[in-house]
This record gives sequence, C-alpha cells and structure tokens, in this order.
Amino acid sequence: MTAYLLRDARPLGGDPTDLLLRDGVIVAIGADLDVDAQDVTVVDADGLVALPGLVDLHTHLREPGREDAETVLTGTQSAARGGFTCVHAMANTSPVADTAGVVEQVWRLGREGGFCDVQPVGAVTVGLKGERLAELGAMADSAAGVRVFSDDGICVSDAVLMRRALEYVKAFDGVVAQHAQEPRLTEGAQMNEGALSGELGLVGWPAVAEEAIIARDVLLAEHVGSRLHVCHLSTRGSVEIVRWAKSRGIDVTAEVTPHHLLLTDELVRSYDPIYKVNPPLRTADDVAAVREGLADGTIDIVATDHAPHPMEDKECEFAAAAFGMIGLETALSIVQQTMVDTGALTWEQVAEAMSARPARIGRVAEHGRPLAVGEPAHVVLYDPSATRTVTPGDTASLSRNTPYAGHELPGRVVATFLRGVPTVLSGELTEGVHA
Ligand SMILES: NC(=O)N[C@@H](CC(=O)O)C(=O)O
Ligand SMILES: [Zn+2]
Ligand SMILES: [Zn+2]
Repeated sequence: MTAYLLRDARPLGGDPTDLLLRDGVIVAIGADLDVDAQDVTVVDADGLVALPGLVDLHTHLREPGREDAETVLTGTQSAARGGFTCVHAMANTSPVADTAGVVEQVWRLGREGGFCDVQPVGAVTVGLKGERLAELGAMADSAAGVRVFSDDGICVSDAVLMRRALEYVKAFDGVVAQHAQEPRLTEGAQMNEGALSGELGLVGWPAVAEEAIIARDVLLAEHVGSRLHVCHLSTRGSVEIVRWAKSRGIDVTAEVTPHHLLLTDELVRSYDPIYKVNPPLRTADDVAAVREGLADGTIDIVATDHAPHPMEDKECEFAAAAFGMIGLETALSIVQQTMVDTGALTWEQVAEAMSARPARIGRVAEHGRPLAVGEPAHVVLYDPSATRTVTPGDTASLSRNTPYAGHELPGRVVATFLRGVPTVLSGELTEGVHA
C-alpha cells in the first residue's frame, strides 16, 4: 500500500510541517521529512490547514427505503467531499433502524462503500412510534456497536418513555439524542413563530416548543444520572437552558447545525421551500445566541443534519414541502464563514467541535483523535483561502436541496484521508478505501 506525505500542511492552522501516513497510521510529523520516494506519494499541502477527519453526529443517509433521495454510498461520498471520515446515520429510515439487523446492514454498507465510516444511530422507540422502547441492548451489542439512540424527526415526547430510555442506555454508556419538539405546540407548524409567521400567514413553530422539551429532558437526565444529547438546538432560550444545566453539572451535550449558524427566518419571505427545515430557521438574535453558545462551549458540536429530499418533495407549495436541507459538503465552509473568519473560533476549536467532541459523544474510539504520531490517519486538508460559488448539481449527494445555491462560500476540501488512504484527492472523489 502506498504511503502519503503531506508536505507543508498546517495542523490545526499552526506552523507548516510534513505528515507521513502509512498503513493507516500517522507515522511521522516534522519539518522536511526525508522519505525515499519509492512508495510514497507526495501531496503538496502548502497553505492547507490539516484537521482530524471530521465526524458528524447527525446525518440522514435514507437507506434503507428512500434510495431515490440518498444511499449509504452517495451520502458517504458526499461526506468525504465535505471532509468527514465518520458519520452517524439517523434511524428514520424505512424500515426504521430499530433492530440489530437494520443497524448492522447500514454499518456494513458504510464499510463496503469505503468512503466514510458509518456509525448507525438506533431508534429509541419501535418504528419511531413513541409507544415502546426498541431493542436498545441488542443494537448496542450488535456488530454496529450502537451508542447513540434517537427518534430524530420525531420527539420522544412521553416523559415516562424518555426516562426509561435514559435509564436503559446507562448500561452500555449510550446517549439519547433528543429531537426537542413539543408535538402539541407545533401541530401544523411551518416556520418560526413570530411577527413574520403572522405576516406570511404560515403556522408558527414557537421557540418554547423546543425549550420546554430541553428543560424537561435536562431535569430527567439529572434525575436518572444519565447522558443526554440535544439535537439541532436553534433558539437563544435553548442555549440558556443548556448553559444552566451544565453549570449544575448535568451530563448534557448539544449540537447546532451550520444553517442555524447562518440563515434566518427572513428567507422564508420568498415562500421557497428550500428554506423549510426542522427546527425552523430562527431570528437574527437566535443566530447570535447559537454562535455565542458554540464559541463559549455551551454548544459542544456542529452537526450537519444533512437531510436529502428529492426535488418533487421540495419544489411544491411551502405547506406541502418536506422539512430538511443537505449540508455535508458545505458544513466546514459555513463554520469558517460564521465562526473562524469572524474570530469566534480557532481551527483548533473547530477540530474540537467537528471531530473530537462528536466522536466522544458517539463513543467512536477510532475517530476524532489528535493529529499525532501513532494515531489513526484520518485527516482532511482544507484550503481556507479558496472561494467557490455553490451550484446545486455539484455534489455527490443524490439530492439537490441546498439553501446555498449561488452563495459564494470560503474554503474548499482538497483531500480527505480515511485510514491513510484518500477518499478525496485534489478535490475529486477517489475509488474509496478497499482493504
Ligand atoms: N431536519 C429536517 O428538517 N428533517 C429531517 C428530520 C430531522 O432532523 O428532524 C429529515 O429526516 O428530513
Ligand atoms: Zn431532528
Ligand atoms: Zn435530523
């Protein structure tokens, strides 16, 4: 197997140095590494930031069931192009990932594809129905080794079921990732509730519907002594509740999506369903609050909530359209634009928020490791000085529902290495990693 020498890369945005990747491991780091050129491919990384391979805690890959929107293969190719080496695949597939059989199938498809490791998320309740707990233990014990459980797309709104799930996952150090949406407060909801929803005549999704569930769940997690993760938090009040919970010592973590770091509900004035997402785009004040929360560590991670949908489910009347946006290939650029270029985060902190912490929350031991000798060679090379204009067709995803069409975004993923082998090189997908 060929080795790769990344010449003059800047690990975590620091000083230029060389990294040598061989047999799946970072075997040397240092200036002007002298290697016999025989089996070594030299990659010119001058000016490129080297980060540990990104880890997404929240991706929808749609397989099984909606292979017209995405497959494990196309979703992981999209992930590789975004700099990811591990993604957690949400359970709202068809059939639902609520058994050991389904999670093992998804996990295996990821390995066979060879573009990005897939760590399946198990459903909390059978069929996402919110009636009884799924086989959490069997999914944890399966080859997929599930540690994250979520009914994402739907809230585990029954407090007794949520309590039981939190109790159950303690046995195998699992975590419940809650889609915080009080169902009665959001019946028929289409966009953020506020003056604008009234003006546009669309049913509002109030901030309190998210905040009430987060408040309840942090108290349940404290009561049970378990680990809680909050999916795609989107309001100022949610940030404040999580900040309070952490100050009390409650074991809670939270994620924000790139789109909630950048976009606001004002975009919905267009009635373009491309901006329809769950939770909805919020106000500029909420955007400021989630940025502050991410900067001060209240929000632990950025997760994409990559939610592919076919055109026919998005190009229709706003009220009839599906909720969701794709996001794997734009995530790092949006984080650069909103957090790095504004001085709110360093590249080192980006590596924490998009690699180390999501791996830790998901209990994925092999990913999110530091760029150091002896560590697995999961590395992304990123050019922060590049700019590109987003064209919806320029993606490995089967879906085109990006809200950034026509946006000029900073940065470009130049190469992604999974176990020392490129999945992306010179900005192009390779054949993947096959043992
Ligand atoms: N985010 C979305 O708007 N949609 C997600 C579900 C979810 O993340 O809640 C989907 O599965 O399409
Ligand atoms: Zn969700
Ligand atoms: Zn989701």
